[in-house]
Amino acid sequence: MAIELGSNRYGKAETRVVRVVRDSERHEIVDLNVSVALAGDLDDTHLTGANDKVLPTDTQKNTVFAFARDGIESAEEFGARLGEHFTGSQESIDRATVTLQEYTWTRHGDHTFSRGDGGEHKQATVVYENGRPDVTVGLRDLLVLNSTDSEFTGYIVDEYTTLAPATDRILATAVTADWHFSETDVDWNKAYTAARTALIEAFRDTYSLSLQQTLYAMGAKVIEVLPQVDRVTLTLPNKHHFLVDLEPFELDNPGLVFFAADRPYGLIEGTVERR
Ligand SMILES: O=c1[nH]c(=O)c2[nH]c(=O)[nH]c2[nH]1
Repeated sequence: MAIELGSNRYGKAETRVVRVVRDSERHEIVDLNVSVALAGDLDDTHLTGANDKVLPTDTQKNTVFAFARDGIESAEEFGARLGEHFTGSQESIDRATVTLQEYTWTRHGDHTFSRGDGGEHKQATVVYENGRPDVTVGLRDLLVLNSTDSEFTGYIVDEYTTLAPATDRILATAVTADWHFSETDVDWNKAYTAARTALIEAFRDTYSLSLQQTLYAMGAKVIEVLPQVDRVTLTLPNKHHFLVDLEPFELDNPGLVFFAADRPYGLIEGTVERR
């Protein structure tokens, strides 16, 4: 039988590392979930079981903690440093993909913080190969809602269409966005704040004729404000809010009471690119 090994990678997923900065009474915390995936000359471990080219995932996890001791300037910088280390120190490793989810804690004092579980977070992905990092940064689960300035009309009507045109609806979504950097000479923390602000401001300032149109406006604004970004990929679930029919109760409903539906939902996806 003709069978061969296809693409493969391996690594330690989801190392949870919290770094405290305690240079003064006012502490800072960086809270990361770091996943490492290594690829390279790794056929033997799959085909013969020889592990001489395998850096254990346990070692990868230890490296994450050891590198955190030096400080974490940003998720992007930390990912690049780890990627450079794994590819630079091991002959068998050509490519390291480091994915870092970063959770934000709200300050309540010099050393007191709170964080809601789950919810919005940053995600940076650093692919280190050929001696340089390729960096994509994004966010997950940024919930935004406009209570007006959204329409959806003029669509195809066929024999299965029941949707009524909406000239004033709620537009809500949970933003997944990833923006790719064409260079790495970047102030990462500043760039993240600028991109997040751009997404929210474009959502706010676009009078929406569709979520597709809003998606384009959001991606375009990130490209406008960050000269080092060459493409933005967005995934926007349309979190439908249906106007409730209150007529059975002899009540009108001029855009006041909505049913926030859970599923199914429209899913609008697209990439906006710098030409
Ligand atoms: O913004 C929207 N885009 C669609 O493609 C669509 N389809 C739908 O039923 N509602 C909406 N809303």
